[in-house]
Amino acid sequence: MKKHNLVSRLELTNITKQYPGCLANDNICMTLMPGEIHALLGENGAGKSTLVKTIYGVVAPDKGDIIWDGKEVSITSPSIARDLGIGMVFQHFSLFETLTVSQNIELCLSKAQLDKIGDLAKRITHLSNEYGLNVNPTRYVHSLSIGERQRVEIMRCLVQSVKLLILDEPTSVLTPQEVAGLFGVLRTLSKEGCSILFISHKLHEVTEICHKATILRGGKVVDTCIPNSETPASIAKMMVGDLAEQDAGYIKREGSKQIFHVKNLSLPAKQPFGTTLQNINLELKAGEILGIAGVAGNGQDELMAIISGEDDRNVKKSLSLDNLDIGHLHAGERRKLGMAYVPEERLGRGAVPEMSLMENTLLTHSNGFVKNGLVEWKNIKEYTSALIAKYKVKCHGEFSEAKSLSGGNLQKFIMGREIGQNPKVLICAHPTWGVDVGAALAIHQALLALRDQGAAILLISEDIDELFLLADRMAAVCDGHLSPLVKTETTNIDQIGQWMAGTFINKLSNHPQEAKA
Ligand SMILES: Nc1ncnc2c1ncn2[C@@H]1O[C@H](COP(=O)(O)OP(=O)(O)OP(=O)(O)O)[C@@H](O)[C@H]1O
Repeated sequence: MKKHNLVSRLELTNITKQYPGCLANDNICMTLMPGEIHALLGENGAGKSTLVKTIYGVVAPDKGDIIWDGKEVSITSPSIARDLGIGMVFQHFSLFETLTVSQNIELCLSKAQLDKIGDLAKRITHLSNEYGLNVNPTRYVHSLSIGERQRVEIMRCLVQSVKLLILDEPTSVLTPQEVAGLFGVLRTLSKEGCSILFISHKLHEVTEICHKATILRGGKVVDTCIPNSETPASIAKMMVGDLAEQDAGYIKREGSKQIFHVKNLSLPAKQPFGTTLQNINLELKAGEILGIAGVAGNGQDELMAIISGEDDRNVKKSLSLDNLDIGHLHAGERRKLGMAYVPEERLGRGAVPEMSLMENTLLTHSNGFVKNGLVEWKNIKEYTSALIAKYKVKCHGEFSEAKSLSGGNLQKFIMGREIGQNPKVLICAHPTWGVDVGAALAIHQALLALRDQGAAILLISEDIDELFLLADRMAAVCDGHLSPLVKTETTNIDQIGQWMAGTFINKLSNHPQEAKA
């Protein structure tokens, strides 16, 4: 990082935000210098999102000052933040699929900004070349990969001459190759004096790229550090205190009998920009974890929806559980036979936002809690309360609405709820997405224990490190095709990264038998 001048880019003093029953930010003080890449770390519910939303003008703090380039400012809306030169890339992108890159970027610019820029497409091409972003202004967003979409979001900030770029878990959706590309862009921006504030739970990335880190716990700053003089383990300790154990080299298993089959599954996309599944074949064994890597949008959602029954098209001959065709059964009937699911989208599909945690527990427990037509609320309450304690879900109790939980805490709740049903087959997408290191360890161990009891687990994830850690066998999806399935010990990140980019597809059409396990 170059020392540009001594005036800080951003200084926060005593930022405080109280939600009903929860002090999300408690007198937070923090300084960012020009060109500094700064990580904001902390366990789930520590207050990171609340703080960045305050900086971006989405959340109004109850107390505290924001000093920007040496002057006190009041950021009461994102447009004020953008005018100051603050850009934010959220975890969920906000692009219109039916518009081009250029049209999407135009939508967030004021008339004055557009007049100043002149030819927007030319400006995008210029910036794209300058930063190696490889963004084509004429492409339609629906034709872009997730990594490309993220670069459009970054471009959207760059055309507005960003001085502080905030990124919320930017690498969770990228292939390893795309992560390397993103880090290159961030380093260039930093050299030019742009400050970067980076929320992440991937500590090895923090030690690789960040100049400084601030660690939050319970809404307070508990530590700061220079990440490249630390290790992921020492940073984890600052975040969650002593970790009893560390995730490392779990035993791989072979699995026993084949319990769940997907056979010759081809299915046209249901949504206009969805993915068509192309002759998917896989066999899942009891007592194994099968990991499927892939960049979001390559058929994972469609595969999950058809397996769970959420997509109710009849695929009778293509899905079987314990040699019983289940492709024509509805979701509830499949659950009764011993299937459980954790979808990618927590709010809306994994849990009903306005319902309490107890009600959300009842929704997926098809085999219990209802006797003679009556709901057994007392039992549900006890069960939910035990689940909250076991997975250390931070909330105000069983009656909390799902939407009031932080992302990581809701994820812990949903994982715990599904694992707790002791399913025969668990299909889960992104089991630890947005979950802090301590909770991720607990979830990993619960998944392994479930496997060791004989359950078959299909793990769909963009977190390639996690797949290598947990999966006994692995494959990747790209454009609706499934790559060959291989034992995890016989492959490596490079090969899976290439499969995620689709290098196996031509070979597959020449040699269809390679698709089989
Ligand atoms: N609108 C809200 N109403 C009530 N409580 C809220 C609201 N938004 C956040 N909270 C609470 O504030 C605390 C901090 O939440 P925040 O989302 O900032 O945490 P976080 O560090 O970003 O967590 P995660 O890593 O899980 O995303 C949490 O306990 C959360 O439940």
